[in-house]
Amino acid sequence: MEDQRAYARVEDESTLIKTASKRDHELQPGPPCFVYTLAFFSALGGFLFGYDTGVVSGAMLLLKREKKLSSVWQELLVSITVGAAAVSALAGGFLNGRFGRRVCILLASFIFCAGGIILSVARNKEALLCGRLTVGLGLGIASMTVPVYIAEVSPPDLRGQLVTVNTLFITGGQFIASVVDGAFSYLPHDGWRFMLGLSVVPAALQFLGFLFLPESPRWLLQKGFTQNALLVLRQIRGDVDVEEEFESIRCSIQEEQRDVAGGPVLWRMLASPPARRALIVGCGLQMFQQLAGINTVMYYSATILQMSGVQDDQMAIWLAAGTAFTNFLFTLVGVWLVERVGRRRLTMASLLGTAVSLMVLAAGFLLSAQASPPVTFHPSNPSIHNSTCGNYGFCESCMLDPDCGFCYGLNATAVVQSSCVPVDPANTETAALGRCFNGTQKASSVFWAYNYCPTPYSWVVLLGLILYLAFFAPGMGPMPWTVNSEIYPLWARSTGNACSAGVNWICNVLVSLTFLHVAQYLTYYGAFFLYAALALLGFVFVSGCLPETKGLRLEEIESLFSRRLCSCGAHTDQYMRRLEFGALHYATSEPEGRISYISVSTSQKKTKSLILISVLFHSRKNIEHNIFVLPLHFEFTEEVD
Ligand SMILES: O[C@H]1[C@H](O)[C@@H](O)[C@H](O)[C@@H](O)[C@H]1O
Repeated sequence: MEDQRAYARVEDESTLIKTASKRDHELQPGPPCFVYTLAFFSALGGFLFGYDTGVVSGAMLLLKREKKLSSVWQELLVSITVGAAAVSALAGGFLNGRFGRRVCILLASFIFCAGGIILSVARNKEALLCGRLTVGLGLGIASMTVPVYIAEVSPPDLRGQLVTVNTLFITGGQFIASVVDGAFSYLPHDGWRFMLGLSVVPAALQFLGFLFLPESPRWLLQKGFTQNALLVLRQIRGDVDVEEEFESIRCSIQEEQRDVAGGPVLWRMLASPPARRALIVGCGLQMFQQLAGINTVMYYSATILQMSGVQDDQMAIWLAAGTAFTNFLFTLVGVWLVERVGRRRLTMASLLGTAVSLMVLAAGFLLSAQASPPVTFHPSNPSIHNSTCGNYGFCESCMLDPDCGFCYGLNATAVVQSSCVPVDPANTETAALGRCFNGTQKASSVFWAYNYCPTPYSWVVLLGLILYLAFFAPGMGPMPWTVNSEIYPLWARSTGNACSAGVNWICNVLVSLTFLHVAQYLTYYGAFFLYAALALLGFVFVSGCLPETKGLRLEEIESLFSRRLCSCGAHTDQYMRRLEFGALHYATSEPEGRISYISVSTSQKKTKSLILISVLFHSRKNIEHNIFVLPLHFEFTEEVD
């Protein structure tokens, strides 16, 4: 009903476009860099996403000491944010469709501010929980709205790059968080208040910025605010003529409003094959992003680095900042590559490289497990015999038990006098008793290893970690967000992004909550081999389902998933001369001249297979994968005049 009203408004107001055109000279076209300003202020949402998910590990180190948090509370404080983000991302679809992108970004930054303030003044763990929950609510809305907003305001040739910048801000936020963690970890008290509270600064900046920035022209047009939409589009595009773009958005909205039936959007998406296909691709990408284990690898990086011989905790925190920086640096490579090699190739190469790196990581863990030092010293303390720690014969099995750690001495290069002892539950950096207990005078040649074992193969693990980030960060890190922001038709964009962002957060929480259990059952190398297998599965999925969207207008991208025909490419004639059998009905063509979608009309039904063979044969070089990707991209229609 609302759609119909909006449609009527679009029709009524179509005359306004002409009036508005006449007033061209009255408009103050925005500077050409306006779209960069929009992208920057929106991507602050990405920065907050990265900061709030990244800062918690360092803050938790201090919190568990100062507030004597049990491991249940620690886990709760970390995962409540991700859980709340999953719920609010799903709810964000409705909010986006109803109130627009700008209002949602304002709302998210307001919530971030509130969350940051609650956290920085929290007096007890309940208040901390409330603050972390609030931050999560902001995270979910921001994570699904920002990419959509950037995609909708960007010109087609910059869209991929600008949406990818949002992920650059995510990884940048994670890096800054780790630096802040490092800096404030030296404070004797309340360092966590600064760590958690500092997010108020970018959140307030974004809120203030968005008070003055415009709504997405596509949303305005969809809601029937035609003139406003045109004004905003002109403002964003600066000197560029916007008539054609405006008309194509308007056309596409009118078609959609005519075609799409009523009912809840998700239901309509599931009932419409193209939207359903886009939803599967979008959610699948987000799922495989998380199943490839990025957050486990990032979280685990400190331990991986400890395995490489870094014993000092402070040093480990700084080296973890180095890992976050590497993630950021390689995301920058993604920003550079996305408009050059395209989304599809970038994602596929990234997944393949990620799978191989995960295998290197797993091999490193496997070699380390095989070279795992034995337990040679069994202390007589009775509390060891009351715990499970006394049962283990090797470091490998000892470290897989979350209640135990490995205490050892070093003689030249060999591990000597090693024991498996209970960990202090309140502080895993020390044993609960014995030589590795912090309270006793610790000999300089005695070391405490919690969660890892001393190994000569740590370099293989380190190599795997670096390779992993180098392959994951340019492709699988940003592309799921970028692709999701562009594959849905306007009517389904908010809901599609809400669902896929929800899937991302749900899989994020699932992978992080299950990692330790998976490692206990399958060992570390088993867990990383499992992630490698999932990344390979993701590769098969992407190669079969993801069409290239580079350089196309958002309205053209819809047709990659549908049999709706978009624009006739200039290459049609040339193509038809080769085809001979039927008439090429429509084709969408990419800017560099590749035909990416074809539809052939013929009355000779018998020749369909011949046409198909001919199309495949002649277009091997010309047609980029889509014909194979979604078989329905190839269609026959009855001959038209
Ligand atoms: O795209 C981002 C990015 O790769 C981050 O590093 C990761 O922590 C997020 O989960 C992911 O969604």
